[in-house]
Amino acid sequence: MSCRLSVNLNKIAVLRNSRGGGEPDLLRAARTCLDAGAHGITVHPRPDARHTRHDDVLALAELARGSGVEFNLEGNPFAPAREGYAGFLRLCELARPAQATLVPDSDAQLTSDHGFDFARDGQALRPLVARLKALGCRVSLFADAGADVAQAAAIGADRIELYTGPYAEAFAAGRAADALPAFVVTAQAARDAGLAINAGHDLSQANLGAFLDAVPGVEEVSIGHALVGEALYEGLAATVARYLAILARR
Ligand SMILES: CC(=O)[C@@H](O)[C@H](O)COP(=O)(O)O
Ligand SMILES: NCC(=O)COP(=O)(O)O
Repeated sequence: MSCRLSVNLNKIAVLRNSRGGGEPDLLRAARTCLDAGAHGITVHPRPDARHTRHDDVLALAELARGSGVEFNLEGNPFAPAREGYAGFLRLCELARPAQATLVPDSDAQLTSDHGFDFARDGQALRPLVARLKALGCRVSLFADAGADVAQAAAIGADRIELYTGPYAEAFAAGRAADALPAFVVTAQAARDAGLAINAGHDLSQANLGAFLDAVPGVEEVSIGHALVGEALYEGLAATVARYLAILARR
């Protein structure tokens, strides 16, 4: 089975939120991705609601369920609830995502930038993983290359998501070969521990192929930032042409 693509729609929500209205429409964007063949939809709502919000999560979960595709909800299970953010576990109870991906990011972070320290966080994660599994969610834990992923299996996770930010950075600097061995070793350790493997963060058309060639057996990649940026480039010419056609008819 080849690797599946889950499209992260956070950046569509950022664009929408910048004007305060409903455009671009998140559900339309989700449908467009699914019509194009994407295997699933990912969002990573933050407690400060700068990306997708509570109602978006519920609407996208419904759309994914109705379309028979995976909805992957990402978040920090330790971040407290606040006005506008019910908390990750509560959101999962309400949205029932097919996959819950736990990420140890703090509010102050621009974006996710590391995986769990399983030796430190394992005991606290264990009951949360069990609760999510009782809800029917597959549970994936965000992990750095080099993490002790056997401990992720020991606390009940189904998968790890390899944090690929450092690979993307190395690739851009022409040093992919330096970064990849740690991912290969960690992926093998995950498989040995009975875990399936997802990967994500800063993957792009430029760096994805080389990653998957080097790290066999990745089941799913979730991609948002680069994909949305690339969609702008690849859609701009056609869109400008449509505006010009409107002008030309007047
Ligand atoms: C876990 C992960 O890597 C993604 O959820 C990422 O955080 C999304 O990127 P943004 O924070 O830029 O939306
Ligand atoms: N889990 C990673 C993800 O959902 C998307 O990350 P990015 O492509 O926006 O960096």
